Amino acid sequence: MTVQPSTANPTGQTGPLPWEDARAVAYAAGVDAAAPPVEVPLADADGATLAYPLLTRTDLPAFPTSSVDGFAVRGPGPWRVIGRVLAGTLARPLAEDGVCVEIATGAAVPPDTTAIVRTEDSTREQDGRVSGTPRSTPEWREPGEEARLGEELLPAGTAVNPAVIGLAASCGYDTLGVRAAPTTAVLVFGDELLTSGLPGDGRVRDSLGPSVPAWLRRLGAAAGPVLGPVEDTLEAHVEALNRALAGGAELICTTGGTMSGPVDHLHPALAQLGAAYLVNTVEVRPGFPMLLASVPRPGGGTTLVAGLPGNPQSAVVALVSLVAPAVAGLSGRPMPALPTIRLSAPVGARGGFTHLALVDSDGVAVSHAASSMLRGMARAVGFAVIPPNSDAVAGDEVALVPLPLLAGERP
Ligand SMILES: Nc1nc2c(c(=O)[nH]1)N[C@H]1C(S)=C(S)[C@@H](COP(=O)(O)OP(=O)(O)OC[C@H]3O[C@@H](n4cnc5c(N)ncnc54)[C@H](O)[C@@H]3O)O[C@H]1N2
Ligand code: MOO
Repeated sequence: MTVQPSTANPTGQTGPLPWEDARAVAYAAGVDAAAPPVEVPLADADGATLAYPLLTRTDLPAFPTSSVDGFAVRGPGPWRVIGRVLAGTLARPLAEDGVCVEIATGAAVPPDTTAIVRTEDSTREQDGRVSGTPRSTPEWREPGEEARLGEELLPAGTAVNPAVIGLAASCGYDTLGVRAAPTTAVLVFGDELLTSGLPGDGRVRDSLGPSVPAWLRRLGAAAGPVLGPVEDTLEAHVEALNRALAGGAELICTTGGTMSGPVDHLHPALAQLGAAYLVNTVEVRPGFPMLLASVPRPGGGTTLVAGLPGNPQSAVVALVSLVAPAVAGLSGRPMPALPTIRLSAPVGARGGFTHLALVDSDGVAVSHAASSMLRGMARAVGFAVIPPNSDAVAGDEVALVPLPLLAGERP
């Protein structure tokens, strides 16, 4: 890791990091702070991450397996039926030519079988013997056809989804060594925030407390408690951070208070807790005041604190810019790769800053996308990455930071 954090000390402000460097620092911080792997029952591994490569523990299939219902025969027909082998049982070898056993799909093929004749391709002779013609391709699966003993099926860092759970079960795993989804807490700062009712009279609804945990889940973290709105005093900020630390959260997301206004207490609170900055502002618009710090956790370990700016869209920019890579690192997953999108309308640069511009699926910047607004985001697929000092024009293919939406949620 060649990228250096912005500063090692919350009291010593240094300059903002370029956006790509900030992502890299956040990922490396997650890797460094990752909890050790745990062994969990297979069915509980959904959403976790493989801590080790998934290796086969037998040949797959583990025994020659009939792929049809029919008759396992030996030699030329017709064949005398000497028994039946069902899935889950073992059959004795076929001792001589001219004999067969009835066989079910999934049953172990008896040793010395020369062919399997499907039920629908077979007839019964008057004397009870079976005749028929086997098809030209074998009707059973050979051991190792799917995978050989000891073969690597998936690398460490793979997200455990239902397909992975099913595959591990078919390999004979009872438990999996995984990195669990990182635990989180959300602290909402701001005396102006309402948690119910209509905005007005100088008060706005807290739009981040209810939505940040849902974003965190979609980024692969385990959503924890939401504390707040926390009173706009330094003591209340320190107390709330201490509470989240004591709760064991591996990642704390705070919202608001990242600037230096009269009631912006995040920086002094971090200083009081002995935090070390990893990222302290980023050359990106919106979202410039975002930060990432590490704080020692009582009882051991390191908690990462992501300071999301208070403007609601800027908070989401910080989630996809810093929190997504940090969660990937904490989980043992690779750095999230960025797909690209072809713009079908121009998007202006934001001076020397990287511009993360909300775009729809056609590659058009959405309207109502000021940093204080969420209306545009609800119609967007993600943020087009417009590099510093270079306007993008229609037809340009640019990196896209997708909003972490589930299948079916993409507008
Ligand atoms: N003098 C300067 N002032 C500001 C600058 C600057 O460069 N110089 N940058 C602006 C930018 S950019 C942002 S982003 C904000 C970030 O400020 P804070 O993180 O300190 O956020 P607050 O001041 O607490 O709130 C800003 C804004 O967002 C609203 N807010 C806060 N929390 C929530 C919430 N949970 N739900 C809905 N809305 C929320 C808050 O009411 C304010 O309107 O600073 C600029 N200022
Ligand atoms: O960076 Mo601010 O987040 O432009 O609103």
